[in-house]
Parts: sequence; structure tokens; C-alpha cells
Amino acid sequence: MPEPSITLRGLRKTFDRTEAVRGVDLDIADGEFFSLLGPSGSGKTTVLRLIAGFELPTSGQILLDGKDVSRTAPFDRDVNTVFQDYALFPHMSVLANVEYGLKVKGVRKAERIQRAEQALETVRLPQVASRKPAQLSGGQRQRIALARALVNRPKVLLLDEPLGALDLKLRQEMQIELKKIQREVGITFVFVTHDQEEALTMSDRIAVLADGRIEQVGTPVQVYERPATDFVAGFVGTANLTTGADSVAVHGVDATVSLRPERIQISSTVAADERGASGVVTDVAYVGSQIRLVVRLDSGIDMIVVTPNTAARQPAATGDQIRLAWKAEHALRVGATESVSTEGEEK
Ligand SMILES: Nc1ncnc2c1ncn2[C@@H]1O[C@H](COP(=O)(O)OP(=O)(O)OP(=O)(O)O)[C@@H](O)[C@H]1O
Repeated sequence: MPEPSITLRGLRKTFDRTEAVRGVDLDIADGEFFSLLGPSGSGKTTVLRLIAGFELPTSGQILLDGKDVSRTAPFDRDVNTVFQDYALFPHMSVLANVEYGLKVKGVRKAERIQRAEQALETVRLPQVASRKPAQLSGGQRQRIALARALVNRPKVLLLDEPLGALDLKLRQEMQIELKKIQREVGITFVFVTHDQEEALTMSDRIAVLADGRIEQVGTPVQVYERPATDFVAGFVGTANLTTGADSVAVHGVDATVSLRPERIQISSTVAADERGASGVVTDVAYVGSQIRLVVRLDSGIDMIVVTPNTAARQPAATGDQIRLAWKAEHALRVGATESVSTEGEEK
């Protein structure tokens, strides 16, 4: 096994009486695009700041390339941070902003300029080198902030909600771009976000955090298809979660079960490998590419159903009595590795 790029061991951080990080253990591989995903206040930023060295752990260890840096000053760690607010110097040109870190390190001018120009090529903005930050769009500023970090050629890049200030369309474009750049430079990225779709789109692996602890670490597919806890099932995507008697009524098992809305069909027939239920539509929402229904089942349980908006006609209207069907293998026991169905293991 190659040495992990970053290792966190029993990491804890307490501010006054707030336990922001409560025992985090994690290995992040060299060259991995790794996301810390969680709601506001779950401790993502604190974990990132601990890795950067802006905060010292209350207890536990941080290793970079196997070396304990828990008490090492930020500038002596081979990491760089890209913040959401970019933190560019407004009076300096883009090129001067990008070469600044090298200047501080005493790199001579010719090399500085050559490396800064190369970093601008990497973020595909060589043409704006002489402009001031105020003459750039939000997305361009974000890329300059990235170039400024990349120019130092760190082993690890820490990114704290770097796309948070961008509008949705630009944000989606930058997600693809950022991932491409990460592949090209091969640097380990640790990316903080509260946006589950963003984490699923970009990451090799994700750690889902809640309340200062890791709920699950896995690939996007694992986290979405095999949620380890009901928190993960509910936070990553939408899930119809049932427990106890409700699970018995809907799925025939006494367990916590997660069923994704897009896995449910409106269908009057139920195949041998499916389960079904009938109910009445209580809400229909038009979401552009999808139609989202809320169905009150005869057992009294509400189910969210999402269908692609492909038909010319709405699939159902409020008040309609309808039948639903879903493959038994899509009903997942939360925390287990198998689905509710006894036959056929879903991948
Ligand atoms: N410097 C500090 N002093 C006191 N409490 C802090 C400090 N920094 C963070 N906290 C607290 O620690 C907890 C975790 O905060 P953190 O910023 O790590 O969460 P987060 O998941 O990054 O949230 P967000 O998405 O809102 O940035 C919160 O309860 C926060 O109020």
C-alpha cells in the first residue's frame, strides 16, 4: 500500500465548549479528489483548517506523507488553501497575484514569471495576465485563486467551498473544469462543500460529516446507493425513509429502509421481483426536467416519487388514485450491504 497523502488519527478540536471535531480518522490517497460533505456546522471547515495548520488539534494527529505535522506551522506544511472569497490583492495585476507566493519564497524573477504564466495556462486564462482582479468575472477570479495556489506546486490543495459564490450554471461548469484540472496536475484535492450534488459530481471519494463525526466514507456510488446511516440516506439525495412498523407495511421487513424517489414507477402492474402499493396523489410539482409527486399510501405513509418529464401529459394529478411499483432490490436496508430483497444482489 502506498503511503496516504493525508492521515487523520483520532482528530479532535474543541472551541471553548463547542466540540467542532469529535474524533475523525481518515486516510486520503495521493492524487485523490476527496470531498468533505456535511451540513452547516458539521465541522468540515475545522477539519480543513486543522490540515492547513490554521488551527491546532485539541488531540489527535495529522500526517502528511507519513510525517506528523500536527504541531507544524502552516507555511512549513506542503499544502495550499483556496478560499471561497478568493482573497486576491485588488491593486496587483493577475500575473503579480499569481507569482506573489513565489516572490515571498525568494524564487528569482524569470522563473517566477514563467511558472505564473504556466499556472495561468493550466486554469485556461493566459489572456487576462495584465488585468486587475476587479476586471474579471466571478468564475475567472476563482480560477486565478486556483492558479495562485497551483503555482506553488503543493502536494495537497485544500479548497473551502471555492464555488460557493458562483451562480448555478457557472458553478456546474467550474465543477467539470476543476475536476479536469485536478486530473491534469495530479495534486491531492480536499474539497469542502455542503452541496451533495457537487460532491457526487466531482469526487473520487466523499466523507459525509455530521456533528463533528464521520458518518460514512465512500465513493459517490457507495454513498448514494449504500448509505451507512439514515443521516447519509437523508442528506445525500432524497430518500423515502421508513422504520419499524412503516417498513413492515411498505417493504415487509422490520428495519430502517431507504427507497429513492426515482426508483419508483407509476404502474398498475407489479412484477415478480417488484413490490407495489397504492395511494392517492397529494401534491404534484413541476421541476422542469422532472415531475415530483407526493403520494399518500393506503397505509398512511407519504412517498415522494420522481419521474422524468418525458411524456406530453402529466403522469398524475392531485387527488388521483394511483398504483406504485419498485424493484425490491432498490429498497435498501440502511447500514447494511444488501438490499431488502432476498434474491439478486444489486451492484
Ligand atoms: N473559531 C471558532 N470559535 C468557536 N467556535 C467555532 C470556531 N470555528 C468553528 N466553530 C464552531 O465549530 C462548529 C463547526 O464549525 P465549522 O465551521 O467547522 O462547520 P462547517 O461544517 O464548515 O460549517 P459551514 O458549512 O457553515 O462552514 C460550529 O458549531 C462552529 O460554530
